[in-house]
Amino acid sequence: MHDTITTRGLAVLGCGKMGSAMLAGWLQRGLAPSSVWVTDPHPSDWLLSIDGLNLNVGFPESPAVVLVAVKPQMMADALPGLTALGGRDTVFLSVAAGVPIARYADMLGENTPIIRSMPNTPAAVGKGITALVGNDRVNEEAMRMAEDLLSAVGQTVRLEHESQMDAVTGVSGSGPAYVFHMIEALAAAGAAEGLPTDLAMQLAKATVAGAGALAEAATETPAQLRVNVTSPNGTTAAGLEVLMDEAAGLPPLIRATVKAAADRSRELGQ
Ligand SMILES: NC(=O)C1=CN([C@@H]2O[C@H](COP(=O)(O)OP(=O)(O)OC[C@H]3O[C@@H](n4cnc5c(N)ncnc54)[C@H](OP(=O)(O)O)[C@@H]3O)[C@@H](O)[C@H]2O)C=CC1
Ligand SMILES: O=C(O)[C@@H]1CCC=N1
Repeated sequence: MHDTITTRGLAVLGCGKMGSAMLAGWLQRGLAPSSVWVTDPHPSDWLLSIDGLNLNVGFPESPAVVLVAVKPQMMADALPGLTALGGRDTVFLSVAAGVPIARYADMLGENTPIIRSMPNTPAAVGKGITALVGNDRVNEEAMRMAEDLLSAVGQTVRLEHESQMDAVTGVSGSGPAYVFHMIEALAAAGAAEGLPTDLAMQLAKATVAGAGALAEAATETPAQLRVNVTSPNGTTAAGLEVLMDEAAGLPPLIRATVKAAADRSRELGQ
């Protein structure tokens, strides 16, 4: 973990599902709870159980980073309390879907270093991916500090343009939910074919986890890995004929799914 974060502290505004997923990852990677200040109106039992965490006692005078992890709709209520930290070298790191950097700058002052990012909940097990983009007040050192922090809970990618963030949100921010639903659907289909529910769920989870791990580790493309499973005239070919149907299969469905999520991100930014 970056030294500046340990010495100056990490402030977390809003610690629900996403904030907790990231915090869980950081604590697992050795960040001391005493370096973290969390403000949340209804802390979970998990937060309350963390020894040494600075919970609902305000923020330090000059934290290295303020992680903003409240819902976009709560931003106008939550942020004004932090204006005293704006315009200095404290980096505001937002994970909120849709909320543009300009909106933070309006509330915190134009001189505030602001990074807009989009993580995902696999951060809780160190397998997240976070895309990030900063305003011109974020110097290379500040960007590296944020990347250092975020890379403790998974991969990081820098975006060239803030406008790419809506599509990123539709793919990797919301993406884990699509994959969890795939697990649910695969398990339900297995049960419909006669398997006990628990066994079907075990098979579905292990298959998605194993395929994901293989896709990441292999030198072959996902398309080639798919071909490797597909014996001529075999069972996979029969299944894929349904799944890959160009009119009613997965490609148009996923295209519409990602578009709906990205459109919602754009809407939240209005
Ligand atoms: N969940 C996900 O997978 C991802 C979420 N995000 C983004 O993360 C942000 C949080 O989402 P998520 O964690 O799912 O939502 P949650 O509702 O789980 O978390 C938000 C937390 O903020 C708290 N809160 C509300 N008002 C304030 C306030 N004024 N000051 C401090 N804390 C406050 C809420 O408390 P209470 O519940 O009591 O109101 C809640 O605990 C959103 O902006 C979302 O776009 C980004 C990527 C992925
Ligand atoms: O559903 C949402 O709005 C948030 C952003 C990405 C994932 N969850």
